[in-house]
Amino acid sequence: MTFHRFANSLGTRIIFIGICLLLVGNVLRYMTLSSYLREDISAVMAAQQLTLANYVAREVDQKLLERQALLTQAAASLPLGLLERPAALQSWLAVRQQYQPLFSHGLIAYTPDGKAVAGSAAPTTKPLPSYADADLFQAVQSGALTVGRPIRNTTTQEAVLPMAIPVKDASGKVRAVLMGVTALATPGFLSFTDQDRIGKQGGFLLISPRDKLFIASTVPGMVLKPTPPPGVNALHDRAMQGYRGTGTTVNAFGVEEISAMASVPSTGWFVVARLPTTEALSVVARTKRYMTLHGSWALFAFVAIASILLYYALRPLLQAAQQADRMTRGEVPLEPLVVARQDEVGHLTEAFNRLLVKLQASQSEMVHMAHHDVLTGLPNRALLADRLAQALARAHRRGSHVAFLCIDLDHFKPINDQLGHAAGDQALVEVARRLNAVVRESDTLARIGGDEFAVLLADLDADPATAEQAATAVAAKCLAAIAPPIALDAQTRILGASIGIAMGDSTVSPHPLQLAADRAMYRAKNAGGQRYLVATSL
Ligand SMILES: Nc1nc2c(ncn2[C@@H]2O[C@H](COP(=O)(O)OP(=O)(O)OP(=O)(O)O)[C@@H](O)[C@H]2O)c(=O)[nH]1
Repeated sequence: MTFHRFANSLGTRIIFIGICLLLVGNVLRYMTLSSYLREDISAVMAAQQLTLANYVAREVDQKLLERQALLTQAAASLPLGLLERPAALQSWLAVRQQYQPLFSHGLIAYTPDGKAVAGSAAPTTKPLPSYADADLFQAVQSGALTVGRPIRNTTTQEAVLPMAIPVKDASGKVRAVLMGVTALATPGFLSFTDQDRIGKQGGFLLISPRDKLFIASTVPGMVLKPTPPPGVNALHDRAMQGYRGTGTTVNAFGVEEISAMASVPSTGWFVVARLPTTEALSVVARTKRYMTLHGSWALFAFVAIASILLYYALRPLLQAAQQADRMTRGEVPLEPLVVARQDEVGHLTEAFNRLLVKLQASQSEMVHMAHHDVLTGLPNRALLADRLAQALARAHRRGSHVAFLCIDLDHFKPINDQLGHAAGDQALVEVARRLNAVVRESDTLARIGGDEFAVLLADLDADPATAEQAATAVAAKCLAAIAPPIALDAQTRILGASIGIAMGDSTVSPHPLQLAADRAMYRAKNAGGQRYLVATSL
């Protein structure tokens, strides 16, 4: 099969249309499903992030609240007299710290103006580390427990969180400030480790909007780093202004993340749970890869199955087309095609077969018309010539004789002229019928002109005299057959005939034989008609 035929084949087109439909379907399904999946899974992951953020925020709040409670309780029970006795105060503080060691850097008592008096962890002889910060002391002066800004211990560089509460006397005057300091990295306090990661690259942030500080992070380098200035990250800016919920943003490293923000009520801080979108939506990517692979296999399977099915479905059509091709090239005879199945191809093949029958019928009709006279149905001049050639060939082989009788009607023209052509035709048909009754089946009676007939007598005796006798006998019969009146509608007419007989043997050719018979016929006509004459020479 050439490429051109392959490209134009019905099977190729059907498969091509199928591939296009499958591809369009797959692409649409891929796009729709991807979009829905991305939307849905983003929502699910955002909700999950928010749950995590809320959980962690509650935990952070819990830890802060228990320290605040401890500090409040210590301030309330601190004997004011101890403020004048640092050693005793230190012991008192140490006992509290010993029983409830929530403040890893200890409890420290300050004068209202920020001068350290005694601390639970440090001996009174050594200078106490100062966590006093003007803002914190100013806030405490107003009389409330205040969580300070996380700072670094000047000696150890550890990140610590101070919280302070005023110690008041009965009149409500602030007599001292009691401060509890906890290292952020204290196990179980405000630090996130690798184990707190969300997935592989996600994690948590603890942010103080008041201090514009990252207090804790799963990325260690971010602890106590300032938050980005406004305008850098829109979602971060919203969170700093109080937005709590979920959103998608691009972080400082250019990575798109799904983030969720939850408040720590006791401090105004908030927790951020974040997860890179690529990781959160990895199931979408996996589904897309699966759909692509699945779609490719489906396409491959379709082409394979469709090719096989189409081959079997169209095979009868192909075979019928090939058979018809061979018929038109004349390689095989015209014969009906095999009807394999009663489907569309079967219907087409049956219609083709019916067409073939009609073609054969009209072909044989044309062949008949080419060899017969339309009016009388007798063989015409062409068929007579063919039969004459065959008869002479047989005469040549067998040594037999042939007789050619040329019969021309006498006085036929007046019938036409007086009674019309239809009557003439009627007379000619009647003459043909009568002559036909006279000659044998093996002989040939032909109409070779208007009112001219011929009789070919083949396979006559080898003896010339016997053969001629047979020919003259037939001629006499013909005259006798034509002679009776012919009824033509209203009238009857009598016709005669002039017959010229030419005898041939193995040596004679068709043309001279016919000419001789013709000449003999004219001689008979000139002699008055209604007779036969035998040609003497060829
Ligand atoms: N009706 C009819 N007439 C035909 C047909 N073919 C030829 N003729 C007519 O037959 C006549 C033949 O002419 P002729 O042979 O001279 O007529 P004829 O009267 O027989 O003359 P002779 O042969 O001399 O006796 C002409 O008038 C033709 O027109 C035909 O098929 N039908």
